[in-house]
Amino acid sequence: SSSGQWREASPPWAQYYGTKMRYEDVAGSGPGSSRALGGCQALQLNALIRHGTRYPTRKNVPAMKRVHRLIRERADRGLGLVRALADWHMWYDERMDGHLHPLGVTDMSGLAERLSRCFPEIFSPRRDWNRRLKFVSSSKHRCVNSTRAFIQALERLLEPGGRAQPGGRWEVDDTLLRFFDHCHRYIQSVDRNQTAMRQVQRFLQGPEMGAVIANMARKLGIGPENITTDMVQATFYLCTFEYVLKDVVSPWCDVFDKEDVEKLEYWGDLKHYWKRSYGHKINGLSSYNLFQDIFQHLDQAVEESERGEYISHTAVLRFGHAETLLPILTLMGYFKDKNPLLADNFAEQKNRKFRSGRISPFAANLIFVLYRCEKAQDLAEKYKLQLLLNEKPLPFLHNGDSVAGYGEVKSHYEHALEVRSFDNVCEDNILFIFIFFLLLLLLFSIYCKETNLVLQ
Ligand SMILES: O=P(O)(O)O[C@H]1[C@H](OP(=O)(O)O)[C@@H](OP(=O)(O)O)[C@H](O)[C@@H](O)[C@H]1OP(=O)(O)O
Repeated sequence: SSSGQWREASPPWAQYYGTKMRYEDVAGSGPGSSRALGGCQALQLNALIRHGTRYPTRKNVPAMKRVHRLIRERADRGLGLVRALADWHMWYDERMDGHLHPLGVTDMSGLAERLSRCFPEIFSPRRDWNRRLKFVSSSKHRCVNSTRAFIQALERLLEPGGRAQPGGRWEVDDTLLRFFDHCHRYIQSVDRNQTAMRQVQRFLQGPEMGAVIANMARKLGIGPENITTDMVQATFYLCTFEYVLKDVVSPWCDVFDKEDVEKLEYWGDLKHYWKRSYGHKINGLSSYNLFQDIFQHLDQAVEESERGEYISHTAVLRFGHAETLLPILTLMGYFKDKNPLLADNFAEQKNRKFRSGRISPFAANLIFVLYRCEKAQDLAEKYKLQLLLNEKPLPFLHNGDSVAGYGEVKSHYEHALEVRSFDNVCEDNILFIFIFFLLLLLLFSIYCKETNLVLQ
């Protein structure tokens, strides 16, 4: 609802809106971060948070306007649905450009409130919370504004008198939170490689999308040859955003039946699978820098705790995108299906693990909670890690529990934590070879100079 309170019922298609799903439709009514460990003290909250609810991106609005114009041109057909859509007021504008919506501010405030209530030791003593909490954001306005909203919520919660340094402090770091823009090998082999998304393109030309277009054409009284997949996507985004931003089940949703929206959800999952997840190995590997940053901060807290020192950062809160979160979960091995998502196996993938909307709705969050347990018998048991996804326990893959010994988790992810194994992950081989030969030439010239050799 517009107050951002947890919604009771949601419209029939709400579970198919993919990464444009509202947080509460995934996290359930009133998620409450669940602590796992009584008798242990939370030392650090180490989080990766997707920005809150946003407007459509600049890329989506023109197609929305095109499909609305096409329908208005046929409004005289008098068909009930066509008339309702023609009379609907187009209020979306390119200038919205994916900016954070006021509901996204509510998403961030709610998350800040629930986390500070569930982990009071992390956010107190209140006197210096804004020094002990580290905030890092992607440079995108929706992430910066999500960071601001989260900090302002903490100011209201922790400094009711408004005594904290207004606005808090945060840093922008795109090499961490938009690593895909800085990983040369990813850019070359996926982002700029048309063939990398060929399964998506095949799906759009396949029987499932053909059936969606035929049904849409029948309902709108438009020849299927006049309906492009961009228009189908735009119509589905209109249905989605009218619900997500205005809590309205608009006539745009009547264009589709359940079978249609299941296929449209699969289309979105195919895109994320091949662009951000298991489709290409580099998708997960490209997030290694961020994964190592998470564990460097956890290591620092353990070392400071062992030395009896003050924990420098009791919380590290990073604000990124769905395309920041999905690769990290891929690198960790989560939501991997037995068979890849392909253009021609929609039917067998109906119960797939990889449903991007249930993993990364707006305001999605992956949180590593580090605990110190005094009663532990040995060091291996003294520090424990709990994993939360969207405030619900996410079992570790190596033991099936949502809590594990810190050292045990590190050794399970040793392959992803050893810096050396990731050197040049993102550098292109060509670049590497070029640098190698430059160095060789330099060494050879030094050798020649040292031995007074004159190159003939
Ligand atoms: O299809 P759109 O333009 O909405 O795709 C967006 C991404 O939105 P998503 O598909 O993840 O819902 C957007 O991710 P977000 O987490 O920032 O919302 C991404 O930043 C934007 O570039 C578009 O992704 P694409 O891969 O360029 O389609």
